[in-house]
Amino acid sequence: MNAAVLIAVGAGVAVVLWVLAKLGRALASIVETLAALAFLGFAFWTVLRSVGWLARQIVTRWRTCLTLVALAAWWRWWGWLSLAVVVVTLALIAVVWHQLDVVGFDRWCGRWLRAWWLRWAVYGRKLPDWLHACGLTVRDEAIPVDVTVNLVSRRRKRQAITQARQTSGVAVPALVRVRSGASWDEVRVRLVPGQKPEDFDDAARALATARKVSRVQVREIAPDVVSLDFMRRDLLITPVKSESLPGLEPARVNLCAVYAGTTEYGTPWRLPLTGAGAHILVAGASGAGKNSVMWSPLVSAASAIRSGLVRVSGVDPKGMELAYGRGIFARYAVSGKDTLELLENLRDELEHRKRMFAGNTRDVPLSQEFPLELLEFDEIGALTRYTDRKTREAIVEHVAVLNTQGRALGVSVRGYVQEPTKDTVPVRELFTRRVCLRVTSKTHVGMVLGDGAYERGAWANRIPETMPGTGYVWGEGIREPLRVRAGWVSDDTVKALEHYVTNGGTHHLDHCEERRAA
Ligand SMILES: Nc1ncnc2c1ncn2[C@@H]1O[C@H](COP(=O)(O)OP(=O)(O)OP(=O)(O)O)[C@@H](O)[C@H]1O
Repeated sequence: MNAAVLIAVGAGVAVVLWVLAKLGRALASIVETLAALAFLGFAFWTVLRSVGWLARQIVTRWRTCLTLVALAAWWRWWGWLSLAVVVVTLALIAVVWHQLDVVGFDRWCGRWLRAWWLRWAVYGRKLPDWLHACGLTVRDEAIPVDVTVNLVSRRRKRQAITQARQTSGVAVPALVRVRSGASWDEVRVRLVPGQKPEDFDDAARALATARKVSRVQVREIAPDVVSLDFMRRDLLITPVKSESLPGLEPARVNLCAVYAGTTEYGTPWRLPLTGAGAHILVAGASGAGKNSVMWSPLVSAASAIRSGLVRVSGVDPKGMELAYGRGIFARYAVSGKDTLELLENLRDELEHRKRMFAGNTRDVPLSQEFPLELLEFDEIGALTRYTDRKTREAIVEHVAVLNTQGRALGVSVRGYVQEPTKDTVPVRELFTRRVCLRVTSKTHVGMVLGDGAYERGAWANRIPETMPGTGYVWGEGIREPLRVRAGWVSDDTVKALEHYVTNGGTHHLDHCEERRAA
């Protein structure tokens, strides 16, 4: 009996072992097949991704790819020695060129090399992280987040996180183009759905901090492309020269765009003295350099003033600044009473021109008989706020009429004020173009340049006291706040200008030079 049971159990165990062996073999071949399939799939996927990456590089970085192909071809056909000799020779030429003519080198070669390098080393690598940190990415909540972080090393972990961001439903604006100028980098990015250019305006300061620069300008290039301009170097840090006085022969002056100074891009800053945008309000704290915004265009227009094509009137409540070049001003007033008289005089001229030209022309043609009447109103707040009520109201009314009707009739008003509140300058809105120099408070920026100016980069309250004449312009014809610095006009130049426009052209500077020489 026992033997029979033992035989039965033994047979059962044998069967079970046989079945297990069969199963094991079957499972092993299944696992083998799966592993082979997984390996093949992984290899195929890697090849596909590599081809995709290569195609992307060829399209987006075609210059680099072409250079690499050219270098490889050279190496292949002519050997590494000739390649090394050519590269070293080119590098030496670049160094010598840079030493001899830094401007020419930068224009023709340096800026391309710098843009290429910055794209690879800075913007291509870091911009996605900056944009993400500044809240300029869009998360699509509908796409499941699948984050895999590899903790083997910091570098690997960083790569894993970046990869996770791309695959986890966070859309990052794409880098479109990098250009580099002498002082600015222009980095264009394509917005992703859900973003608007204003989002970048709001993040401008954060972006500046991320790039470790003092200023970022956001410009709208297309509905879905913005340019982030990073200022690497401040071109306005040193005083800007005003134009020199012309010779005795009458020189042509474009009164619609006279030189006033330099923009932050290193281009000339031009202001209209007539036509659209000629009524200018310049606001700035004491010592901000308002007078250079006044004198610099006058120096540029000297020839037109001298020939009688421009007639300048001056209101000088302090009795100091304009008095220094008193002879330049055909009409001049210091007190409230004198100012009223001067403004009435200009109103009469305005009415006279209306009678003369109404129905014949839409714009008065400027001539010696009907010159451009240019009113320089220094410290406009002193007379529109701090005089007696009757005088104040009359002055405000006259300025408002000149501002609203003057453009077509050849009358332009340029006002200067320390405190740009509505109480001080009730006609503030009637000035078609405004310049905000250094002001003491952030709220003043909006008062001068309009709502949103500060947010869009007009940081006039942060202009240092060591940079008088520097400010921002925005409004009519200027899409983004533009930082400018007026040309510096010395006392000698004011005197020379006065002499030039009053005595038939004798150049006072000669006299100054003689004096200096003595
Ligand atoms: N564009 C400029 N570049 C360099 N220095 C300047 C410039 N403009 C003005 N300055 C210097 O800054 C100082 C103040 O200039 P300015 O008198 O024009 O200031 P302001 O705004 O008119 O002040 P206030 O309202 O008190 O008269 C002056 O000493 C002048 O030399």
